[in-house]
Amino acid sequence: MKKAMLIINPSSGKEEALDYKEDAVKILNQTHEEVIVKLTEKEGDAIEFAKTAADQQFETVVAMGGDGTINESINGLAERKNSPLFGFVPLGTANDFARALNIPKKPKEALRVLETTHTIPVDIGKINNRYFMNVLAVGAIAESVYKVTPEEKSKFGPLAYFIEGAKALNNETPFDLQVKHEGGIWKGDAYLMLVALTNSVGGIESFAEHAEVNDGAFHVFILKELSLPHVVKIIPDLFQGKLQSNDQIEYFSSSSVEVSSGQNLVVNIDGDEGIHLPFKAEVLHNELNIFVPSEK
Ligand SMILES: Nc1ncnc2c1ncn2[C@@H]1O[C@H](COP(=O)(O)OP(=O)(O)OP(=O)(O)O)[C@@H](O)[C@H]1O
Repeated sequence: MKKAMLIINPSSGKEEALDYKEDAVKILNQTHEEVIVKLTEKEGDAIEFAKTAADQQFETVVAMGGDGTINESINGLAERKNSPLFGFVPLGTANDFARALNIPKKPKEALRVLETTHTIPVDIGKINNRYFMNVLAVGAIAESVYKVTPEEKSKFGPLAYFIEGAKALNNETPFDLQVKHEGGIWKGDAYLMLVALTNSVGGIESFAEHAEVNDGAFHVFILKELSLPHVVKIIPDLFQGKLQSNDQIEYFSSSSVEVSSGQNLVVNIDGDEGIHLPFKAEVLHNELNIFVPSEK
């Protein structure tokens, strides 16, 4: 018997997630005999729900929520035997993973993707014993995302992150960084390091324009310079998908990285506060099968 689990974070997406529950159940009932609905109440719930679904050999897990809920669901599904298929309805602010997979931003349209039963294998990142689907970030600009309030997110959308990031640029000093990757070791002073799995970072799809969701690679960007004329040049490059060739950016791709610094730094994992450096991260190639629109 095919079973599906629907994990909903009722607090996500301006608290309207539950409005889509009935439609989601109806759609999943077309292809599954049983649909179980689980509502999250706090951090960690979605991980446990997804783990249970994997243990009980559910065919499908669908998450409705922001990137936090999707990240947790993935943490419950990655590296499990016969992981269920994974689908999601993005209800957050940046929704980078949805952008990368071409999943519509409108919840009703995103739900229709689940009708098609069309899935593709997608890479997942592993950092120590945690999993991520979007990005690792190190530096004060990355830390500024914790300061964005839910009110700012509702008012400004992804721009809220830009505003806090720009504030963090003031008085920013570089940190020493060492990154071991497939092509060698990069050592130097940096203001920001991003390890992206997909093309979309901070709501900007042109960030790592050439990145594919299953190319088996991390796309590493290190910001080496931060004076005003340099920043001014970076912005158009960012929006034109040319960041990797900007002089102030060190770019390389690698299926694993080992990152350390002489300073006490914390890595941001998919927008949430993560672990202290040093860390190792690797790509789990084609780790999960995810529902996407048929044309992608
Ligand atoms: N019922 C709940 N009430 C409040 N917080 C919850 C509840 N269930 C889960 N959470 C927590 O809310 C966090 C953020 O949720 P999520 O990312 O899904 O939505 P969001 O904040 O609207 O999205 P975004 O961060 O993209 O704006 C989750 O990681 C989880 O820790």
